[in-house]
Amino acid sequence: MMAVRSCLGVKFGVSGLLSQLTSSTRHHGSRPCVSPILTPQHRNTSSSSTSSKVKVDLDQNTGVAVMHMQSPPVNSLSLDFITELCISLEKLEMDKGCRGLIITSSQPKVFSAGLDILEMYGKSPERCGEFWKSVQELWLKLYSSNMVTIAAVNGSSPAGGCLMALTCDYRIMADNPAYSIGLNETQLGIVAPFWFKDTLMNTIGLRNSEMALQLGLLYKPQDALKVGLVDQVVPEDQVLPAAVKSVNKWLAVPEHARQITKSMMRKSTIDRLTSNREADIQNFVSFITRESIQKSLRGYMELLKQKKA
Ligand SMILES: CCCCCCCCCCCCC/C=C/C(=O)SCCNC(=O)CCNC(=O)[C@H](O)C(C)(C)COP(=O)(O)OP(=O)(O)OC[C@H]1O[C@@H](n2cnc3c(N)ncnc32)[C@H](O)[C@@H]1OP(=O)(O)O
Repeated sequence: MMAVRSCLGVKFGVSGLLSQLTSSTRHHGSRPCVSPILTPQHRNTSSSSTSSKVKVDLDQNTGVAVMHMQSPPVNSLSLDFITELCISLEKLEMDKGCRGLIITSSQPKVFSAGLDILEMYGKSPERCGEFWKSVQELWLKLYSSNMVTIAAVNGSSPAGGCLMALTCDYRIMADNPAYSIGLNETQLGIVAPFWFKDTLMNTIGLRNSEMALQLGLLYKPQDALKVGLVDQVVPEDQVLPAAVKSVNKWLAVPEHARQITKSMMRKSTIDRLTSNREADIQNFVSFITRESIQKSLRGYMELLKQKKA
């Protein structure tokens, strides 16, 4: 797993796509979903790949993959889980037959509980650094993806879970008031780094982000819809069908034009992190290993346990 982790790199970055486009007028990046050689009756119509925490079903007729997060109990983003997600994303990004991706959860009631708190508590600075690099990697892969990406948010999605959804092109959430979504970092006594903040601001604007981040707000689905944190709220059993409908709508747009537009919209946000990755890792490590922050995290974990009892 370590070797694979160190091999991970952002192959399909926005800057790469833009520089290709400025140096040529050909349709680079265009990814037709039907092979010119194989007729439909000769093609496999779907393929499935499963690692221990990520299951991907790719429909080769439509070019749409559904990625199911299945890391019990709550899809918290540990280093191992993030590594599996990055490997799956990289495979899909390189697969010319995949043009759209729906991300959802196989765990009941939770999309993702965000970063695994145990990865940030009582760990060595080296391990914290490795963990944070993987978080950066996952964000970069998702935010710079050439695929149409849809978050099918079928449960609660705090902090890093919300960030994952925010990296997608479109978010659909289950209409269940027991679920919530938002960047609640301040409630844990920690701070959402600048690229979390940028991703939120790009979605809901400056004023809403200021309130959401300072107060660590978690929004119920209908409130998330009002503020623009999600794009659609549907009955729980309709989340996946609605995501399929949406992905097809996005895929109907000429691919080349859509990809360039996405790149233009996201490039400056991505560049800010790519040009500051090492400093961002150092900031994270020195912040998270402070005794006062460790104390806050311990208190928060105790609160989570008490809530259960
Ligand atoms: C100068 C300074 C500059 C600043 C520099 C900044 C540097 C950067 C600073 C740091 C930035 C960090 C950014 C962090 C992002 C994050 O994502 S932090 C994680 C936040 N997550 C949460 O707050 C979610 C907490 N969990 C919940 O609210 C609930 O669990 C749930 C998701 C709503 C599900 O509820 P329910 O179904 O009732 O399950 P539970 O019983 O609560 O949980 C089941 C078990 O899972 C454990 N768990 C839950 N969440 C997490 C998690 N995130 N990590 C690890 N473990 C988790 C929970 O404790 C239960 O465990 P058991 O009791 O052992 O069963």
